Amino acid sequence: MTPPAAARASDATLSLRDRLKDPSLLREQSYIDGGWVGTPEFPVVNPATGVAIAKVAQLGAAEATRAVEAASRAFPLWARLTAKQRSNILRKWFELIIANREDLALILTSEQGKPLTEALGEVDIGAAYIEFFAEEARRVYGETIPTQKPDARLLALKQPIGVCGAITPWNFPNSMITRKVSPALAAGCTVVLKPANETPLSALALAVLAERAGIPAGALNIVTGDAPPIGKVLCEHPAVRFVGFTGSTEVGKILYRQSAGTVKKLGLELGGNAPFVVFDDADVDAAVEGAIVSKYRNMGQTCVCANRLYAQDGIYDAFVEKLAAKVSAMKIGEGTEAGVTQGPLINAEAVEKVERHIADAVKGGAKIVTGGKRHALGRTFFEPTVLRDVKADALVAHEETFGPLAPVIRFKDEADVIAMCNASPFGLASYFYARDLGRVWRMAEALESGMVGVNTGLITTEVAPFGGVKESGLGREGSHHGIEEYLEIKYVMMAGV
Ligand SMILES: NC(=O)C1=CN([C@@H]2O[C@H](COP(=O)(O)OP(=O)(O)OC[C@H]3O[C@@H](n4cnc5c(N)ncnc54)[C@H](OP(=O)(O)O)[C@@H]3O)[C@@H](O)[C@H]2O)C=CC1
Ligand SMILES: O=C(O)CCCC(=O)O
Repeated sequence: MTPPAAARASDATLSLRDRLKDPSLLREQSYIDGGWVGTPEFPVVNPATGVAIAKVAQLGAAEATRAVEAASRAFPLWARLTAKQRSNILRKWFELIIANREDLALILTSEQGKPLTEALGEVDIGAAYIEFFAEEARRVYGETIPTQKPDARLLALKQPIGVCGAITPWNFPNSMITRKVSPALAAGCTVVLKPANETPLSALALAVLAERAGIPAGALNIVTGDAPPIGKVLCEHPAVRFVGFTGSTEVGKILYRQSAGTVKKLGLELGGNAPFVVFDDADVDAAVEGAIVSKYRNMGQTCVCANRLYAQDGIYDAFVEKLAAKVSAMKIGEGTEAGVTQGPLINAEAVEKVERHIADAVKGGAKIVTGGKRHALGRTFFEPTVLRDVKADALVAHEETFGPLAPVIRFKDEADVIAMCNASPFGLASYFYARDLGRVWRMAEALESGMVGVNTGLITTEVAPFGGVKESGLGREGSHHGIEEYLEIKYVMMAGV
């Protein structure tokens, strides 16, 4: 018998469940070979409240191997479907996600902390990847190649690469999954996914909807648990032909090394250190708006967040003043509360890193214009911060903060700022605000990054290629390039024609 609502509400696990329109989206077991497996034991904690909202299974190498075997069995069956059949199933998955977007956003905010409006936005773009790749499934064209011999015909076929591993981070628990899984499935590949330990519930909810959409057993498997052994299986198992990862450069390098033995293809979307440049000729108000979006979205916890801001002499003071005015007016609190734009950081280490960067900059002469300390709400809430007079050699200019800290550095001319922007082993995103057309071209071409935002602080969309250069990664996600990662080219020569 179902207990009365009051009794259920006293249980933290059930309180999230009770708030969902479809409580069956909250799953605590892993999803392998079309079955829900494992004993829920590892707590998933709401970073805003410190309360455990669910438990998930803590699986390891044995279960990851089982999942790879299931994906291997499913691969020939899934790959053999017509592109239209796969496309229709993906389309159904997209529709189910949109129909359940509010529940998915609530689950996301509850495990990750971002404001509900941002969570809704993430669910929408997460779904948009699936919609886009459902369409791309039908546009995987091969080539006919003009022959070099009269009696031969040459072709290039495109075929799915095989079983794919995917390892995803906590900062985008929904869209980083769909951005990997949907091009893989569209191409005809099958997938074993390990979501981040902090945020496994969004992944499991997506699996519920994938199952309802008709994605067959074994085509999509979700293994929650101990990252190193699961990652090792995904990198070393010979049946896995591709591993897609979003996360820290440190872990990306481990996966790269582990994959050498089986010469796997990798897609790595790693750390960044995005410069955000405002020139004297920029629209300063627009630059402030762009900086707010780029720096403070997800409390500064995106890999494309502006990390170091460079403002030219002539507009420096105006830019800092206007930015600080907006930042000091931000509403901080639990992501489900109306009007909140800044939730908690993901964990205590994240707060400590922000504090370390502030202390180092201040030691070097920087001044705190707004924020600068833990928020009165406690836990991992941190005041969104603006620093001025930051030196170009401060720690924060060289390390990704992954928190709500905007250090503003002064610069004199274009050549100086290009040199500072490119003095980094990372190269994911860059942003600049300028009106001079010649400067716009020169900057866009000179910046060493995979993506450049010109007069905008928001560049992510399913139709464009997302990815980095240098130590920010390998490969591209999204756009028609995104599906190519999951395809092999097979050259066929037909002789004696
Ligand atoms: N590019 C980006 O978008 C992201 C960048 N980062 C950067 O990384 C820093 C640290 O964040 P963190 O969460 O620790 O990032 P990690 O790189 O540690 O985690 C990302 C994913 O990798 C998994 N993982 C961790 N270790 C291994 C391993 N040895 N083998 C296989 N998988 C592994 C994690 O699992 P589990 O959760 O179970 O540990 C998670 O699923 C952040 O402060 C930020 O600077 C972080 C997240 C995203
Ligand atoms: O932080 C990431 O790894 C992805 C960013 C996605 C976005 O910009 O919405």
